[in-house]
Amino acid sequence: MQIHYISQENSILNHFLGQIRDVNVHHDSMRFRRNIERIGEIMAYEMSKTFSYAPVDIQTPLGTKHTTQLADKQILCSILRAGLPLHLGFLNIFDNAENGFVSAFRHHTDDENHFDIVVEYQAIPDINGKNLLLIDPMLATGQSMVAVFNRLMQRGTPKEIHLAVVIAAPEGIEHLNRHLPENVHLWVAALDEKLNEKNYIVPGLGDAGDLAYGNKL
Ligand SMILES: O=P(O)(O)OC[C@H]1O[C@H](OP(=O)(O)OP(=O)(O)O)[C@H](O)[C@@H]1O
Ligand SMILES: O=c1cc[nH]c(=O)[nH]1
Ligand SMILES: [Mg+2]
Repeated sequence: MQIHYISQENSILNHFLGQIRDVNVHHDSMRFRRNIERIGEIMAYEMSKTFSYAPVDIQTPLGTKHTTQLADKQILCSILRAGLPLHLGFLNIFDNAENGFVSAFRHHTDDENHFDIVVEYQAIPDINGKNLLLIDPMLATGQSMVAVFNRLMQRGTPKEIHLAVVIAAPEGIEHLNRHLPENVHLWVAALDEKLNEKNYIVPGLGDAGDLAYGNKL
């Protein structure tokens, strides 16, 4: 797996990352969602630098400009719920992309610290030969990402596979390194310290799905 860290230098990205973590700011759910969306826009721009472009002549009112345009077809696929605002940010940039949605949630069994990942709802277009962007803001244990990845791979063979996460724990990256192929790209906006005993990212931000859309039962 090839890992791309995108917040190593000072930029407005760090400002947005600070706000989604900040207990004095992040309970404003509209601001939380919009900040995740803005981070998605920045990540999409960074990712776009690695895609393929084809020459094109653009007719202006005054002449012709020889330039390039995006040649690859993108599929944006996000993991519900927390993936939705990040998905929207990517879609603001790759506005011609096709879109897929998959649900994954932690199903706690007897012990509240142990869980299985349940993948249920899936609405996915044909992924063959296209760039698949798998989008989820939080990479904690990495189990949701691997479960959804395996489900998607049953549907075809993309040209390139890019995973986009906002905050990653080292344990999650390790899990992906063990279970995903070499040619997968992982894009990370912030690498955090560790997981706590409930498998939440520390310092992280808390529960991204709840901050974006409210508590669930
Ligand atoms: O790396 P993992 O240990 O699998 O955890 C990460 C998952 O947890 C979050 O979703 P969550 O299960 O909280 O669902 P939600 O988006 O509905 O809140 C997050 O959006 C990931 O999908
Ligand atoms: O820290 C975490 C881990 C999983 N899901 C979240 O929303 N946050
Ligand atoms: Mg959640």
